[in-house]
Amino acid sequence: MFRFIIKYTHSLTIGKGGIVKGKRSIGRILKVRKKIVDLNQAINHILSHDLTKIDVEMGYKGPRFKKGHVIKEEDIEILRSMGREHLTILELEEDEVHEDDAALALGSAICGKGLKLTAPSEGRCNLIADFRGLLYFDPDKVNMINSDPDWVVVTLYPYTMVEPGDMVAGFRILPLAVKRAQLERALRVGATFEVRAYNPLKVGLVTTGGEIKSGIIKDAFRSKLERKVAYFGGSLLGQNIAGDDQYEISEAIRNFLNSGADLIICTGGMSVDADDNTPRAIAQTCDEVKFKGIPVLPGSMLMVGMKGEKVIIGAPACVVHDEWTSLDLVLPRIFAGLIPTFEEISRFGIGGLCRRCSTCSFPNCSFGVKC
Ligand SMILES: Nc1nc2c(c(=O)[nH]1)N[C@H]1C(S)=C(S)[C@@H](COP(=O)(O)OP(=O)(O)OC[C@H]3O[C@@H](n4cnc5c(N)ncnc54)[C@H](O)[C@@H]3O)O[C@H]1N2
Ligand code: MOO
Repeated sequence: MFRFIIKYTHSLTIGKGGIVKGKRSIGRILKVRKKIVDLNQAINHILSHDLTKIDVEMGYKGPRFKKGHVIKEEDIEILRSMGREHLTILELEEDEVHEDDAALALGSAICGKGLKLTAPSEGRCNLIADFRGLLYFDPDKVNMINSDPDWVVVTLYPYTMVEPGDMVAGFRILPLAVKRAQLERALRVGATFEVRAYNPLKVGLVTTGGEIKSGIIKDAFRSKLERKVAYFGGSLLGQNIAGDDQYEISEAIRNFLNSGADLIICTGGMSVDADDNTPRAIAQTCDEVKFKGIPVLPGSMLMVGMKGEKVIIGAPACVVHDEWTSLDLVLPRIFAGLIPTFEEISRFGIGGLCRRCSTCSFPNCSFGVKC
């Protein structure tokens, strides 16, 4: 028995190889071959549709076997108890791959470090995070895979902070079978998803500001940064309360570099006042300023510099006032060893505006989502 199904019927003409060409979208013609077989000969064949079971006593109604299920020996008795003597099965050609096998092949190819692949069901597999970390993949490669209308790869944004057990991607093969050559094309794209674990960085805190040093204002940064650093598995080496003097600040940074800090966070003195000397002190101490100023609000005065492999951050005072700022968009990357470049952060503006919702749900909101 042959049946033709046309997907995405905006199509106008049917081209070579069963490809439907049209103005708006391209679909593939699926040639679904169905055959009725005796139950005794059904093993290893593929069900063409869901088989419903109704159990009045148990009050159950639902699919007992799903479309696409490959009949196994142990299924035969169950099918007989459901009153089945014949089954409508699907026939695959040599060059075709069943949806579940195709999902598994695609899943195995894209599942990298820090992720688990779920078993296929109804042509769908998921990638699940194994540990806390940063989701990492190349979006262009995912778009390339999705340019074939026969499957969908659907993901969280790159650089999403994930927890163990979080689903980070789901993908589904849309027809019951795809061509082997077509699947191999997708596998060759070489897309890999990973969760990058956070490194347990040792952090030195340089608190600037004459008013903090003299005690007029009580420091509020330490407890906040301690909490943020602990989330990534980092630890605070210590705090140095420097004044406003550029040389005193760079001396404090150098002392932390010499005592083994991987990351130094300087706070305050980042804007335009006469005694805002922190950026100069950082620039004087580091080898390379990655950026000074970032298109994110709040936190536009953030600065990142490098001394060898070590990172020096200048955090503006708004970080002590607002719970979530530019610092929270760059810290995950720094802890994951993915130091943001100027080119990357210059694209943070779109999505870099905090909405200041009355009930905050960061990071599950638009703030920093595409950053
Ligand atoms: N004319 C302009 N004014 C401001 C600009 C600008 O571009 N042009 N930028 C604004 C931005 S953005 C920020 S953020 C703020 C603050 O920047 P600073 O990092 O220079 O902050 P400070 O002047 O050092 O301090 C401001 C405020 O916060 C208190 N503070 C500082 N450190 C601590 C601490 N450890 N614990 C508690 N409180 C602290 C400090 O006492 C001040 O009250 O500048 C805008 N202005
Ligand atoms: O733009 Mo500032 O560094 O308030 O947030």
